[in-house]
Amino acid sequence: MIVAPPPTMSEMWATMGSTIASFMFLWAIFRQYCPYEIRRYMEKYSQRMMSFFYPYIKISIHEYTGERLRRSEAYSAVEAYLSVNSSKCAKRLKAEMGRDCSNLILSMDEYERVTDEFQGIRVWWVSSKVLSPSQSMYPQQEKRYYKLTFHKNHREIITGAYLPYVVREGKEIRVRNRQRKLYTNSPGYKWPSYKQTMWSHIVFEHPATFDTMALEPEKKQEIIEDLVTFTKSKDFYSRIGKAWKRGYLLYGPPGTGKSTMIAAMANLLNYDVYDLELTAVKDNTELRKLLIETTSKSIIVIEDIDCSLDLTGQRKKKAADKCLDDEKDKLEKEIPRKELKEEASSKVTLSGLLNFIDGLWSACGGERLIVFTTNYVEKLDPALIRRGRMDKHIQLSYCSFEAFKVLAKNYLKLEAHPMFEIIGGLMKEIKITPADVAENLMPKSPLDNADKCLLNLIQALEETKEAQALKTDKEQVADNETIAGYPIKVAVHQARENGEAENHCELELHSCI
Ligand SMILES: Nc1ncnc2c1ncn2[C@@H]1O[C@H](COP(=O)(O)OP(=O)(O)OP(=O)(O)O)[C@@H](O)[C@H]1O
Ligand SMILES: [Mg+2]
Repeated sequence: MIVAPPPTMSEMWATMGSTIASFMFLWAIFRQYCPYEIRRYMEKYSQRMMSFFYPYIKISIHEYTGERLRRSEAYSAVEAYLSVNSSKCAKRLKAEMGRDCSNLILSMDEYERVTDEFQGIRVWWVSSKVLSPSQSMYPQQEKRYYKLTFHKNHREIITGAYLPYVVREGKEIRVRNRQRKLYTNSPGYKWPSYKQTMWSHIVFEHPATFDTMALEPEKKQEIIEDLVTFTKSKDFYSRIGKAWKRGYLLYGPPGTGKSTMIAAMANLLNYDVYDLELTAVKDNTELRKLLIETTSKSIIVIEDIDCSLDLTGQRKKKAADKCLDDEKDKLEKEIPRKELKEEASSKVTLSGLLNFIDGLWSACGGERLIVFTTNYVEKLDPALIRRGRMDKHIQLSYCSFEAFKVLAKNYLKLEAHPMFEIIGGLMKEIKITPADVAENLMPKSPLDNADKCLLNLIQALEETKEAQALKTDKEQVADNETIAGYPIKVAVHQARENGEAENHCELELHSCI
């Protein structure tokens, strides 16, 4: 009897290949000619059959959900969690600059697969992406996602304990590793479906802290406590039914440390900063989109809110108030540095801004501070700064002796000096901003020592004192008063002649009468 020899390896491969090819051919014909209903029915049941024999469960976590409004927090957390694991075992990695630009953070590259173990259970993570169908105007978008695979016997443990653990750990790793960012809204921006975000950013590296801020110690402590209490009040805010956000209004003359304080706040709380340029925002809809794209643990800043848009009088303005407008124009001319910007392109309204601060959308994200700064608090619409919107009003004022001591310690490493007494005496009489004090304490040449810098400051204070004595202070006492329906302005002029102060009261009738 002739026994057929066993098939060789190459014969086996050829047989398998031709079987698969025939199966694929039949499947293609089936898909082509089989009616859609029958095909759907069969596909549905073949899926069920497969899942009956296939013992694994898959969970996908997509980068963007819904209408791509914001990046999924779960995705970011998984990404951070896997960065630790994948840096040990994945073969293709992505590298990104980490905190303080001192190290590289590695994470798994696309289509890479890593395994993880939790309570003795093995799971697999794959990073992947699909291309969304292209829309006429915009290029195709990549939709990234992570897929977790595990055995169905461990469903309870994985969904109940492992996934929450991954998210918790991932969030902590993100806070540890992340570089804080300073965002700005760039003008001329189109829509998020074209570009992924409406904000551009750089690394936030401002060195200001509350230790270096020249401020009375009690005031400083009060602000720090307020901020720290806010960060720990998540449960409190949800209990009282309020969005977890807080508004700060920083006001005071130029050079008193408003911008510096924002940097100190961000450094204290480890928050990102979103510097919102209102004049570059097209309309209220765009303002809302910008808000949605901000992340939690951040400070949204609108600097010089009185100059950003003409929001000051929108609620009160009436056609008949032309005279008051003229007066306002005159006032604005007196303030050359803070001229109102031309707002032809921005259609953001006061009500849009009010909604931005505490409308329904403002609650998304949570744990955010909104900070306004202004030099002219009295020019703002009261609705904009009422408590609830701007919860804490902080006045930053001229340099006190206590504040000077902080600057002397920072700039000259001095805690006490015989010249301090003279400076303290002068500061009681003279208004000088911390910015001016800081400038005088700055050594101007390598030979300048602490004594020279203090002498510079005393000289500057003396000069200011003389200038203030000579100057005629024009102090506006009341505005928008009327006589018989006509607007007038009451002013007191204080003149110093031969060291004697004299007060003159003056009524000004408007030119349009
Ligand atoms: N309170 C302060 N503590 C420490 N430094 C200060 C303080 N105020 C001002 N300075 C110094 O003065 C400079 C200007 O301050 P800053 O920009 O914070 O003032 P501002 O109040 O924001 O002024 P503006 O109203 O013109 O925007 C800062 O670089 C900082 O060095
Ligand atoms: Mg400023």
